[in-house]
Amino acid sequence: MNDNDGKKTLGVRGPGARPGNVKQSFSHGRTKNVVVETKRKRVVVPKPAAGKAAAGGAAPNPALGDPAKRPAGISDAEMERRLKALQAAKAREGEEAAQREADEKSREEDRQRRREEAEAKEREEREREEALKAKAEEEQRKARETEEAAKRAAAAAAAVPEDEAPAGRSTSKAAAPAPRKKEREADTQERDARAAKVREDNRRSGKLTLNQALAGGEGGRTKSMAAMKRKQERARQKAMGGTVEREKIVRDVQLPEAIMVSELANRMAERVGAVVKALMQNGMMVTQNQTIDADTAELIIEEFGHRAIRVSDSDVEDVIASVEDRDEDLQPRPPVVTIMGHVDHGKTSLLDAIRNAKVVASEAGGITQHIGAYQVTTDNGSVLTFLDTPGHAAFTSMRARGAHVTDIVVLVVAADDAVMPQTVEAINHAKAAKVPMIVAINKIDKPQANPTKVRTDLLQHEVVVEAMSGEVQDVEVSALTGEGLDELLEAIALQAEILELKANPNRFAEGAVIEAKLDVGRGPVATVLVQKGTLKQGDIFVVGEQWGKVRALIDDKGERITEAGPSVPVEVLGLNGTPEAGDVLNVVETEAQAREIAEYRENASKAKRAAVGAATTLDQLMAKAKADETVAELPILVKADVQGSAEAIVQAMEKIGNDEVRVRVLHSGVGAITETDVGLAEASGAPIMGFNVRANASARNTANQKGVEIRYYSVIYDLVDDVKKAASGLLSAEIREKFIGYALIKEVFKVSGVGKVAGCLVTEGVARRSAGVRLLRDDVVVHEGNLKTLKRFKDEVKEVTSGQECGMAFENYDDIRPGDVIEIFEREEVERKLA
Ligand SMILES: Nc1nc2c(ncn2[C@@H]2O[C@H](COP(=O)(O)OP(=O)(O)OP(=O)(O)O)[C@@H](O)[C@H]2O)c(=O)[nH]1
Repeated sequence: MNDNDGKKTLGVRGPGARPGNVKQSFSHGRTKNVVVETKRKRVVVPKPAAGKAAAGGAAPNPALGDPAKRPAGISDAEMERRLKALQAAKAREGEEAAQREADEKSREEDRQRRREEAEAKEREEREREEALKAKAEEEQRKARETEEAAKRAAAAAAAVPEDEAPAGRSTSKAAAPAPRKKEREADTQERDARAAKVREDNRRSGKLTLNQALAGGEGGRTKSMAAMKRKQERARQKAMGGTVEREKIVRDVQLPEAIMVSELANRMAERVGAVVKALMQNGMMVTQNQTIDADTAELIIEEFGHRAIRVSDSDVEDVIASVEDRDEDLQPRPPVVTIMGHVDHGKTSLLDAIRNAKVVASEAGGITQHIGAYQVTTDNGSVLTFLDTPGHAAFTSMRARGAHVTDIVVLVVAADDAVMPQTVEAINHAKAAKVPMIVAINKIDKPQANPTKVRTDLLQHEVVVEAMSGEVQDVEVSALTGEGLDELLEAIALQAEILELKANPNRFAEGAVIEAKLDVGRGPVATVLVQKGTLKQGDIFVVGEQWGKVRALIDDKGERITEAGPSVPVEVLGLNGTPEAGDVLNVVETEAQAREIAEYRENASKAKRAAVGAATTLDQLMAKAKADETVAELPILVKADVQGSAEAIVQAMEKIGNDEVRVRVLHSGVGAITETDVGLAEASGAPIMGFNVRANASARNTANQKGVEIRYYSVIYDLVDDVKKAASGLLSAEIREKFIGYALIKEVFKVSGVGKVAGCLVTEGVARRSAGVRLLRDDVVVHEGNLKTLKRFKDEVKEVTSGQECGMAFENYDDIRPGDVIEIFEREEVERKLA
């Protein structure tokens, strides 16, 4: 009983402590607790006692009623407890009732919702079926029409003469099965759809099943007019190519390497929002204006049920027909000949000799225009095309750019010389390009000419000439006297015959740029060697990153022509920019195509340049040069030990930079840097580059005073590299030499075990054992290295200061003489600054 009391107390205390609707703890944590609360109030509130008890708590309670009416022996407290228990029980009862009611209500709601859902679904289903039916009907109608047409055709055919009739009949037979098959398919489709729907309806509700089944069975005849109208409307829309709801159209989506989200949506014909959402679900937070890569895009395309078709930007190039010509379209074409050989063996002379012998003579006035290539006709009538740009650079750069222009290489070897490094190079180039060679042994007019030596020399390089029972033709010529020229030309013609060179002249032209320049009067001009097809005036073409329309064609004789066939070199006017030698020219159909391809190529090469290194792009370099005009031209003075070095340096300097940034060599010379040099450098704000030379004492002093920088180098590459960096504004801190002292050799001793030792006087700065040293003789560097010893009197020391005498010996170097100067330097990291 006590326990019970305790429990009751607990139970009572709960409701007692509950002010109004806090009683939610009774609601089993259901979401319907709001409803519960409302119900509870409705139940509990009308009981004034409960409300009061709840509000009153332990205070003396008038609601306990008249004590006189109580059963005997029950105290106030007991009475109160009982009342509370009663209240609690009632409240609980109410609560439970409310809960039941709420549960019931929510169940009812659920049922209602499900019913609605089912109805909606059924509606959908109905609509879909109607659409399907409309489609099937449409197809049936079409099939009927076709069949009727076929019948009519058959009837018509029956009326025609006997020999034509079978064809007509066979047409009707052939035409009939197709529509019937279609009809059958439509029927099957319809039946399947209906069966599926009936099954579905059965599963859901019996009441609707019959209606639905009937509706389906009667082809919707029992439906309202509105439904019929809707159906018709949809069918019409579909017939007109409009999309019928929920009929998924699977699209082939062209997918480039990168695509903007909005464009992707557009190509799939999906809403942009849906695409963005799909991307987000895939963890890509992007907006419609952002670009995504092809892989991601493909994922999305698949998700939407479409097909991705990858295309690449370079596909724009596809319009350039790469069709192989058929054999019957090919016609013989002249060979294209390149002359190669060692410096001064007579390449230019030979080219000139051939041209003069064959072209100039035939021309009035004899003015030959140089367009980078020319054609000659041999006495036998063979036409040969010579590339007028001798040398390996042209040949290799063409090859590097993918232009296989040369058919035959003429290797020029001077008979008074021998096979030289560049001869070997030329042999290797020809072999690498798999181009046959003809050896022209030149300068045979010279008394010291020895053609046999040339032939034997060539053997070493696996070139076996005919005279040595080999395969390679060899001709003795003299560019000077013209001897052997005809034989050479015939040899070329023969080689060409063996090669059976052919091309199709009747197609869009393709050619290679041999030379290109910006002509003041005529604009960009390119000499093109036509390789396939025929280039005509008015043709639209793309060449490298440029495009254009042929405004004029000029041949090697300077005459205007209207078209140029295979192996004909022509000057082409009408370009929008200057292409590069080796660029391939392709004629295309439209200007838009030409422009598109040129743009694509330009962007591609830009991207390539940018990828190489942001800091080294030409554009940035130019921007820098523009921002700081002093960089635009970097003046320098060059002094070197020998003329050859000076020339090499000047040549290298001229190659640095471009139109905006340029190195200007104010003066170059041989010998020590003098006061005059420093004066000139100061006036122009230029640094002095000493290559294996030093400034004499007075020059050094003046330079120090005037702040002219003198830099010393012993490797041309380093010098060029530094100037390059200066020109590019890329100077940065680097390890640099610092001169710490000079010593003059007064005497030279021979010490056994050590070798030659120089007795020196430190004239400037300090001499340090650990430092690097250079031996200068008449201000020219004769040795650079390290010290073996540094002695002051008999002791080995670390350092000797200016004005003191000391003994020095070089590591691995003995050629020291009195009067030589020893330069002592250390390497340190310094901020570089030129000029
Ligand atoms: N005696 C004689 N001298 C020739 C002959 N061919 C060329 N020479 C001379 O040889 C020198 C070099 O001739 P080039 O034609 O300039 O030689 P190259 O191979 O074109 O030289 P680079 O263009 O410097 O590579 C010139 O002085 C010519 O006059 C020849 O057949 N006989």
